[in-house]
Amino acid sequence: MSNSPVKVAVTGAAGQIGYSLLFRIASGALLGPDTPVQLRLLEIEPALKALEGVVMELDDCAFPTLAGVEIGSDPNVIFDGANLALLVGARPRTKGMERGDLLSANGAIFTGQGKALNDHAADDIRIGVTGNPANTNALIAMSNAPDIPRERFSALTRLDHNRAISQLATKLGVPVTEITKMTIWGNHSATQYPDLFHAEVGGRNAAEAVGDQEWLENTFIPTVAKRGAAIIEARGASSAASAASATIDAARDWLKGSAQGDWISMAVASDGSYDVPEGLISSFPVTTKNGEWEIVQGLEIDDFSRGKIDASVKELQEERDAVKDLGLI
Ligand SMILES: NC(=O)C1=CN([C@@H]2O[C@H](COP(=O)(O)OP(=O)(O)OC[C@H]3O[C@@H](n4cnc5c(N)ncnc54)[C@H](O)[C@@H]3O)[C@@H](O)[C@H]2O)C=CC1
Ligand SMILES: O=C([O-])CC(=O)C(=O)O
Repeated sequence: MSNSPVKVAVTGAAGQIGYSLLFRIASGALLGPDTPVQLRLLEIEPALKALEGVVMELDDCAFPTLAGVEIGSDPNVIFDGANLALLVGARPRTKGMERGDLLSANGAIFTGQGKALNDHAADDIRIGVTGNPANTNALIAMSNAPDIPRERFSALTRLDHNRAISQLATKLGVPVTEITKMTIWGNHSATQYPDLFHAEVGGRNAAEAVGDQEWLENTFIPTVAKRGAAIIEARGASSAASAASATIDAARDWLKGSAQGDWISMAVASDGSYDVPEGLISSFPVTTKNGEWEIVQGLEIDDFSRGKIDASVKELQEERDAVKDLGLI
């Protein structure tokens, strides 16, 4: 391990997701066993004491890949020199709330953090937003960081992607490794569209392998789209370990590349592909290589899929208009 440490900033580090995420990053799950990591952890002032406890636990793990931890409440300090920023810190929703309800509560966090990233992060910064409403928070951060190329921002729909793979694998009684080319389109919300028409199971079209449009429409799509709410209902708190795991999957694939012959779902700034208005942070099928992503082109979109994608994109436009009205972008 001779390389210099990669600086990974994590916000909301004393929260539920942070408690799972930090230990996995520190153990090498994100960048591998040969890359040392320096963690730079941002929290609000009242949570710094709890965060000190988490750092004590990180120390106690004696992870060979952990090359240091810095904590603080000033994003200008914590984002200094960061190569990767995972923006998790935001209030989670509770029973009965939709993600849109979080717009005003959480949106303001991302203006300040966008500016701080703009002014202090390393030139190769990549920014992944997990905190909800993730797509629009990423849009806010991106809009407040004019010097950072737009391609460096993404929002997390990998958890939805993983949920869709798991549901499909269970339905067909196959291992998750058989499933490729899953796509989540649109918003990380109940309007998202998990698409089985381009997914494959052992190389065969997934919708055909299922052969049950009723299940696809009335069980699969709502189960995936409303899984977050189901977890809140069951656990009494929003998903955390699975969200941390998906945050790692997304960042790892972004930096290290998606698997040959497969693609992943990432919410990224639209270039107008698939008639998603330019600049909206919407989820697409993408391939990744060396920290760059590319939207998979040329997929045929039938009327059913078009309607679902349009509905989710409409919600994203409404969220964008709402944060514009709040003066956040
Ligand atoms: N995109 C996705 O797939 C998922 C997103 N989420 C979202 O992730 C976010 C975090 O969830 P949890 O860890 O469960 O919440 P949590 O409430 O346990 O932790 C959030 C932490 O963020 C901190 N925080 C608040 N404002 C901050 C700021 N300005 N700077 C830095 N830290 C700040 C809080 O002090 C708290 O420690 C929520 O918005 C939740 O809805 C959760 C699951 C999946
Ligand atoms: O549903 C929530 O509020 C948390 C979340 O984003 C998810 O689990 O997908």
